[in-house]
Amino acid sequence: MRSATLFGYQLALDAGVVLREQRLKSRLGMLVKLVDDRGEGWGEIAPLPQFSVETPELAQMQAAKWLERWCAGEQPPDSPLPSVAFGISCALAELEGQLPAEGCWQSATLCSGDPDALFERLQNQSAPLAKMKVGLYEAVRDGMQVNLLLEALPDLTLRLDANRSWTLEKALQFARYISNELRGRIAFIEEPCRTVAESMAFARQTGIAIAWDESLRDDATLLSAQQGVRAVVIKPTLTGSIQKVQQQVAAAQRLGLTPVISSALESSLGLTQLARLAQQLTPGTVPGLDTLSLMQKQLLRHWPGSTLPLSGKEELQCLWQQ
Ligand SMILES: O=C(O)CCC(=O)C1=CC=C[C@@H](O)[C@@H]1C(=O)O
Ligand SMILES: [Mg+2]
Repeated sequence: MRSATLFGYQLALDAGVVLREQRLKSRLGMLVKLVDDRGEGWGEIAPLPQFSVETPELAQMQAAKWLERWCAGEQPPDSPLPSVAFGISCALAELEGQLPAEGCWQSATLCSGDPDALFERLQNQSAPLAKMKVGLYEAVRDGMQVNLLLEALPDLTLRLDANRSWTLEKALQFARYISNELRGRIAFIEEPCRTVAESMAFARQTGIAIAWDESLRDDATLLSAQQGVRAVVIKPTLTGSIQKVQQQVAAAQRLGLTPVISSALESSLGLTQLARLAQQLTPGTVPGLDTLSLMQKQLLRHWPGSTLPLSGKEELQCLWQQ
């Protein structure tokens, strides 16, 4: 006998979470629970505003349709909506015992605001790796800050993310403030420029490696070996089923690119599953999952070492059940 439930959740976010131009005050998402004679499996379906193509309403409708067919004994195909396909594939993988229990709990330390706060967190790490947003303020200021941080912490490696905010000229201005000998410690900068061509020109002209994030989802043919491109950021909630993620990871590895599994601001339930997936698919690469600290609570599952309070099923609203 199969049964399934779709729950809704709402989690408050820190005041400083800005996605593209929009401030996001809370994260809305869904959790799915599948039950059969093997036990239960959970997954998270949480389209990210401004990044996901699907609306939460459409995701809910499609998820309920998929669940109805599954409860009737069918094996429905993956939903074409990435967040729905991802969440359901996680729940199925848990049911089938295919997601390892152990996760990669290490993450690139995320800094979206105050570099002094980042400095303090990194000082105590042995081989610090951080991810810093750039492009929100003046390019010159970003360049000076990155240079300063790399100088102050000689073991630090940085991942940067400009979310396509610069013209080539601005991006070059940023790079001018970074000493040549420090550039190698920038593992990559995600999406420096407004266009793919400008980003590639930036990599060629500065010797700073770049990574695709949103561009890869716009155009899958970008998954190819190109000069200056080092990594691809894979956000499963925006990509699709575990199987699709697995295919992208394998394709990137064949091309010598580093696939980095990354968060789309999931709750701790989804984040712990992403850490388990990273452990399975990209062992040896630190994932980009340090987003739990943007929330005030964990949901159902505990991220090892997090001191945020854990909320239980009382936080969930039942949206659909069979
Ligand atoms: O990649 C990481 O280390 C953390 C996740 C992260 O930076 C992002 C998640 C979701 C939306 C964006 O604001 C941002 C990104 O653009 O990569
Ligand atoms: Mg990015």
